[in-house]
Amino acid sequence: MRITIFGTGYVGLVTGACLAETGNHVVCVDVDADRVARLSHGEVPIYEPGLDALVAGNVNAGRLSFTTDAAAGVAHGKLQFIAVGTPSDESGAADLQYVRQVADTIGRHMTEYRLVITKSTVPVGTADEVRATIRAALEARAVSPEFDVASNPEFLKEGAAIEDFMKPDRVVIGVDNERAADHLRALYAPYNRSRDRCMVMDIRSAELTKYAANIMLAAKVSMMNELAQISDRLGADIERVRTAIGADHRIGYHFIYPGCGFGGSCFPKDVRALGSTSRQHGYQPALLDAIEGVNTRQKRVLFERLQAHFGDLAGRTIGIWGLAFKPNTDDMREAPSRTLMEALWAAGASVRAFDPEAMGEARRLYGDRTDLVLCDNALAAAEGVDALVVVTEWHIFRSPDFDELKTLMARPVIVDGRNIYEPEYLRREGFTYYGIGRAAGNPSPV
Ligand SMILES: NC(=O)C1=CN([C@@H]2O[C@H](COP(=O)(O)OP(=O)(O)OC[C@H]3O[C@@H](n4cnc5c(N)ncnc54)[C@H](O)[C@@H]3O)[C@@H](O)[C@H]2O)C=CC1
Ligand SMILES: O=C(O)[C@H]1O[C@H](OP(=O)(O)OP(=O)(O)OC[C@H]2O[C@@H](n3ccc(=O)[nH]c3=O)[C@H](O)[C@@H]2O)[C@H](O)[C@@H](O)[C@@H]1O
Repeated sequence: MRITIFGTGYVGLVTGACLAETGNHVVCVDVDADRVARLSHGEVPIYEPGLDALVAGNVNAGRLSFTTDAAAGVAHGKLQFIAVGTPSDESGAADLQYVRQVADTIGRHMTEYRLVITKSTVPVGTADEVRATIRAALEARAVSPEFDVASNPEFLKEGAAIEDFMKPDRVVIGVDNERAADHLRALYAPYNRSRDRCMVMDIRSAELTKYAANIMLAAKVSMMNELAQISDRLGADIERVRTAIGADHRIGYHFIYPGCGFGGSCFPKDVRALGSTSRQHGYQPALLDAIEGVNTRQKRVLFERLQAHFGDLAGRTIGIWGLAFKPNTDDMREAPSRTLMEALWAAGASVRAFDPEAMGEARRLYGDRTDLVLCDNALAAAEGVDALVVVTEWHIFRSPDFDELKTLMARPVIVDGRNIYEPEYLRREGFTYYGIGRAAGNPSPV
């Protein structure tokens, strides 16, 4: 099939490369000329395992190309995907300006049938707006080619995006007629060989399904973080609690890892956006507000732990392992590391930091700060520090040489924001250890 994708971010690029891999001819359109130039030379501007090879292979095979020429993009694909960003606006609602721009562009250039598919995460009712925007642009040109609008939200996770796209748990297809459903069923057939994963439904339900999935997952994480806070105050170990409750199949082991708060480009903004939609429709979303409130507080837990340990943090140097919002990505959007570093700087402390993939992004965000040293490796980030904080649970941080670490650090204090170490072991090795919700393993719970 001929496919056009607007937006070459995490979702647009992965979608484009994966669709090209199954034989489709894909043109990706972006307004960012620099990004398009880099991609056209086979340079992938984000870190996503396996994506470089997938993009390069399909570009070389002539099935995947990149352009800033929106008109050429509209001319190319019978299927037109919208995969642009939908960030929070200042009220917390999803900012739909980029989605509207693309809809208008399609309306201004289309000359024959197009199926316009929203893959971006958008509030319920956005498909109606996309349809109205296209129709207005067509009317302005006094032409009336047929078109359909569909919702096909994306559920991939950064760090496992290709696997998630190629072997989806489900493919949600929101349509209002059979023609649109048939196109999308055919497009996804190669990813459905073992069983039919397509769930065809009305457009509004599809749009809401995306938010519902992210909110359920964010709620699980916030629930565990709240239990961790309570565990700390009661002298229990949340890790024992986690493994025990996860054994109940109704709860399960996924997404019940307590930590230093969820980040990323989606959970925080989607919780806010559904809250905003609810309020616009006269419903006070108490639980959504609580998920956000718990997370905001949790993102300060590492700083508060350091403050409780040291009192005044002015003049202290803190080592940080992990800057990305989770492992296997270079994405620092709403990352807990940022909350921690900004609080430390405000308190007069300085930071030495290392992340296996996010150093470039950290340099872009904070490169001009004199109270941040971006280190070449994990041990360098521990040199001379008053405490070492694990913010992101990258594999390489799991089994360091603790003897060497103790020699390098000015003080043997470890704050484990992801509970990757055994408190008892570290204590025996001479460290002061703090985890999340692990008061049973903490020498001086706060
Ligand atoms: N990042 C993720 O893991 C996931 C994101 N989503 C959703 O997918 C959407 C996109 O997210 P990301 O890929 O992370 O965004 P992103 O911010 O990484 O990329 C968006 C891209 O769209 C481009 N763009 C903006 N206006 C444009 C226009 N008029 N024409 C063409 N390109 C334009 C930007 O230049 C940028 O390259 C969002 O709604 C997000 O909530 C859904 C599932 C997973
Ligand atoms: O809409 C989106 O963009 C995507 O959002 C999440 O994917 P992602 O943000 O890439 O990352 P997750 O693996 O879900 O992690 C989100 C955050 O929750 C935290 N988390 C996750 C799981 C857990 O048990 N504990 C925990 O603290 C992670 O550290 C991270 O900060 C969803 O998992 C995807 O299905 C969805 O498509």
